[in-house]
Amino acid sequence: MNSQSPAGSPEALRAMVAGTLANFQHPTLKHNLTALKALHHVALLDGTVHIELQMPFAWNSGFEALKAECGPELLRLTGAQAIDWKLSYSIATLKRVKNQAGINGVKNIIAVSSGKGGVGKSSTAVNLALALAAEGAKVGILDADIYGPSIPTMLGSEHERPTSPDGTHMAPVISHGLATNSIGYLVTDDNAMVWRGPMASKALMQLLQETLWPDLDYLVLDMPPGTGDIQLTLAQNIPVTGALVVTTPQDIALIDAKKGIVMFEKVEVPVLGIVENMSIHICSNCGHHEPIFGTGGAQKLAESYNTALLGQMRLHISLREDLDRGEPTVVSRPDSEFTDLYRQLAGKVAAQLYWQGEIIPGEIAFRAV
Ligand SMILES: Nc1ncnc2c1ncn2[C@@H]1O[C@H](COP(=O)(O)OP(=O)(O)OP(=O)(O)O)[C@@H](O)[C@H]1O
Repeated sequence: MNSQSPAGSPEALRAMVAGTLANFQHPTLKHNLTALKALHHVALLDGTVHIELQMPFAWNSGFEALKAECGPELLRLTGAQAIDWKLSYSIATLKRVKNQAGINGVKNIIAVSSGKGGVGKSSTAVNLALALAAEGAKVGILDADIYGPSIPTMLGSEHERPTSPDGTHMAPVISHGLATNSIGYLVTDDNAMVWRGPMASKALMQLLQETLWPDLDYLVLDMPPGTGDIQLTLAQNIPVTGALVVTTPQDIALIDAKKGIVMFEKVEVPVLGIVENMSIHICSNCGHHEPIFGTGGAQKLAESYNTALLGQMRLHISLREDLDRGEPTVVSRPDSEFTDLYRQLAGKVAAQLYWQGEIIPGEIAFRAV
């Protein structure tokens, strides 16, 4: 500790840093960082303040914002020449619907659903999963869209197959850093189409339970579109932590999104919020912004169901092209404004899951192999 420092004792330094962190505001923080007990370690050594934060949800973007906003003030207050920032994670495992036991290796399951087909649910699920990983989490994605498994194509892994190290379980396909499994790896599209409801639900439960998921903070579940029996069965039987409803701003999609929210409420799955996809079209020639499917509907829907509008994703040709060639925008254009929006969405989803949920203390996920 530098005795010349205005920070004085280690306690005074800690109080100084904690006070500054307490004033930091961010869309992901319902309570401030000090209340969250995020300040893990503070020390002043040879003119450098070492600050380590530990967060219970994925927060890389929030951390960058914190450094930019609070760094100069902390240098001034402490009289240090530099700050050595560190962020570590102890991602919380949160209570699942009906207190169900978890899936081996998986802390939290986030269901991505839509009341209606074709609104961009899978596109959102894939980019969200990659954005959660970019935000610092270990992430997997399970393609539960039995009638149109598109995740393998979107991740560029459609020619891969899960292997089975023990003849019973499946090792997931790893693609762009995500652990993934899909009915699309196992059957041809034609076979999947003729599956009846109970068979489809059973196959999905098996896919979820018999995959050797590595340790994951979040498993994104790309649900089949709609609010029928299969969706209801899945929502009831999968130990989901929270659900997202993807919609477009069109009235017809919003009506179905409403049904999605009601379905989750019925089976007591917490709805984390709504994602509005294709909210504004951006012309690839002139950059003109146009709300071709209307505006304001998702916001109103969120308000009337007392939930959050977590993000508004643009409609742009490059998003579709990136998915078609198996290189989703979040990985192929990490510095684009689209990626920025997905990362903001991921940050809010991770935070909402945490603030809305109840921590299961010290749960150890045993791996049964
Ligand atoms: N924001 C967007 N901008 C441009 N294209 C998009 C966007 N969102 C989705 N798409 C494209 O729209 C098509 C449908 O998207 P996607 O497959 O994600 O929808 P879905 O709701 O999952 O459909 P399904 O109901 O069949 O599961 C895809 O070709 C996708 O690339």
